[in-house]
Amino acid sequence: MAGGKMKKEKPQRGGAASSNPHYQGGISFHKSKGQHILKNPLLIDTIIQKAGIKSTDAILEIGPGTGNLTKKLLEAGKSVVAVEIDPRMVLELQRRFQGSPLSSRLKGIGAFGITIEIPEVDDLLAHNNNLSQRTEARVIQGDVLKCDLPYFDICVANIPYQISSPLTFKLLFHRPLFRCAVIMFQREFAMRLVAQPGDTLYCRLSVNTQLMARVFHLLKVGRNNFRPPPKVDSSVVRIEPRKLIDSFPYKDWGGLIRICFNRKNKTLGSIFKQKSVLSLLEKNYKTLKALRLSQKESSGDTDMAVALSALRDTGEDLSMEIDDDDYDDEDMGVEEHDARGSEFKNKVLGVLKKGDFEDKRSSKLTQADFMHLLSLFNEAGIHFA
Ligand SMILES: C[S@@+](CC[C@H](N)C(=O)[O-])C[C@H]1O[C@@H](n2cnc3c(N)ncnc32)[C@H](O)[C@@H]1O
Repeated sequence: MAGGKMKKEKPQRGGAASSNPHYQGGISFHKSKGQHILKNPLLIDTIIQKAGIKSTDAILEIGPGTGNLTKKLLEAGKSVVAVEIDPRMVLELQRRFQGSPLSSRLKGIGAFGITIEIPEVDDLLAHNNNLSQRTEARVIQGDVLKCDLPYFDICVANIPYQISSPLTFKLLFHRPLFRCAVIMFQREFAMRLVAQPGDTLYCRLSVNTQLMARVFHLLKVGRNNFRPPPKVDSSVVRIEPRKLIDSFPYKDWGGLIRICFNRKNKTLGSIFKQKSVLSLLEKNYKTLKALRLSQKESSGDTDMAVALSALRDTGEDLSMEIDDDDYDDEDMGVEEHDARGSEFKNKVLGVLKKGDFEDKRSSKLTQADFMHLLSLFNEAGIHFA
């Protein structure tokens, strides 16, 4: 979770420190790492209850911080693997759980099992490079975006907001499939994840995430539940990943959705008349045609990870999507395709016409609409990747 503005301050002692929202137990919280600690025990209980954790569950927690959520996760599940980037927090977790009534269970994997392993400083690099081999580690010190995730049934986390998008897609690509992830996000990001056609926040992130998962908004969380309070509100979301379908053209889908949401409130007719779009599609079209002619047509995406990478790059959704109301066609760089390309342009517009998509806008289209549109383009030999 991120978004709160904090001034850099030196640690204080005594009463002053205990009332300072940027410190707790001698630890200063760093904005750069999105350190906003959950301080409301009732909220933590609600998250645990809504997560539907089973006593047999292996739980993944991302960013345990000082362990407020970790403690409840340990009580609810079979085991917890936590990934924490800040060595000070890892030490704090060790201190907290070794000194607690759970201490006898800290070294074993049991109902409350947690093993905290703190690598030697000069061993850190090797540790981070070999996380998958260090299966005994239960608190992994490292960047969750860079490490191999262990097996887990459920992920429950109050994350740093700045990694929301890459983390969401890392989880969606994670295999074997897990049951669900229950994650605290910045409210706006959460609303984008669950947005439906016609909602203001409906965007590429919504469409791509919902292709790969069922997503539910669980809980609104006010900023005063955190220490220090961030500048934005939060929401807890439940993500249930779907099985990937081998035959689905994920790469093509990613390309189509990227183009459609470049200006989501413009008509598709207007978007697909853009010179840059037509040039890209024509290039793909000619390349594929040449490949077919030389009988070297690819038999499809054998590497699903490569195919899915077209969906992954949605990190800019919060900042880069353009509100069309402020733009006219000149701003969009709409230019008539030159004469050589007019035949291809007619082909593209013919596809839109066939599906009655010319006057439709991406902001109102459902997953099924996009799938229909993609199949019409593909039937015409037009591909997006
Ligand atoms: C919002 S705090 C949550 C702390 C705790 N889970 C809680 O709810 O009280 C986010 C935590 O994620 C850690 N963190 C930040 N970036 C990280 C990353 N890339 N990988 C792993 N942990 C990270 C921070 O150090 C911090 O402890």
